[in-house]
Amino acid sequence: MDAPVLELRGLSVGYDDLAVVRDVDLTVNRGEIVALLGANGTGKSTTILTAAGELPPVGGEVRWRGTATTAPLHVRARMGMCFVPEERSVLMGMSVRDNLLLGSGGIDRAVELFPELRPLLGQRAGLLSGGEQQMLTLARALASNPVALLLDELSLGLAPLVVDRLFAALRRAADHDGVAVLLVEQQARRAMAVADRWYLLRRGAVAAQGNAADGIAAVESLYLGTE
Ligand SMILES: Nc1ncnc2c1ncn2[C@@H]1O[C@H](COP(=O)(O)OP(=O)(O)OP(=O)(O)O)[C@@H](O)[C@H]1O
Repeated sequence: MDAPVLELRGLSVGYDDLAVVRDVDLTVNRGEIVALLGANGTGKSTTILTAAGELPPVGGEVRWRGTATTAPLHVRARMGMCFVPEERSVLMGMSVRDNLLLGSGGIDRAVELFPELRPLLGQRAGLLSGGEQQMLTLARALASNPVALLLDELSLGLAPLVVDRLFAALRRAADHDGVAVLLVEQQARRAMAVADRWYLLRRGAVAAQGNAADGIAAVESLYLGTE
C-alpha cells in the first residue's frame, strides 16, 4: 500500500515553552477526507499550521508521501500541499478574475468547479459575500490540482447551504481526483457528514478517532466529556 499522503508522527508543538499539541499521530491517504475536530483552543489550528510548514514541531515529524519534511510552507505548496488558513485568503481589492489568476490553475478550471463564480469574475473580491469569498478560495485551491488540501475552518460563519456546497466540492475532489483532504472543523456534525475518518483533539492530544460509520453520538459525548 502507498504511504499516506500526509502523516503526523508523534507530533508535538508549542509556543514559547508551552506545549499545546502533544504526541499527535494522524494520517491522510489519497482520496480521503479526514476531519480534525475539537472544541475551542484544543490545538487544531496549531496542528494544521505545523502540518503546512508554518510552525516548527518541537517533537515528532511531518511526513509527506512517505518522507519526513521540514520544508517551509511555500516549498510544500510547490510539492502539491495547498493550505487554506482560517483567515480569509482572497485579495479583497482585486477582482475575482485576478484572484483566480494568482493561483496556478487558471480561470477555466475554477469556473468549471464553481460555475457560480462566472458572473462574478469582474467583481471586486471584497464585495463578495463570505460564502462567495470562500468559494473563490476553494475554487482557486482546487483548480491548482493539489495533491493534498489542508483547510482550517473553511465553514466559519457561513450559512449551512453554502457549507454543504463547499463540502460537496471537497468530496468530489477526493473521489474523482484523489485529493487528500485534512479538514479542521468545529462543527463536528457537518464535518463528519463529509469525512471518511475523524480525529478528536482534547487539550492538544488525540482523545479519540474513528470513521464515518461511528456516528455523531460518539463524538458528541467525547466533546462534552461524558464518555
Ligand atoms: N501564537 C500563539 N502564541 C501563544 N499561544 C498560542 C498561539 N496560538 C495559539 N495559542 C494557544 O494554543 C492553544 C491551542 O490553540 P489553537 O488555535 O491551535 O486551537 P484551536 O483548536 O484551533 O482553537 P479554535 O477552534 O478556537 O481556533 C490555545 O491555548 C491558544 O491560546
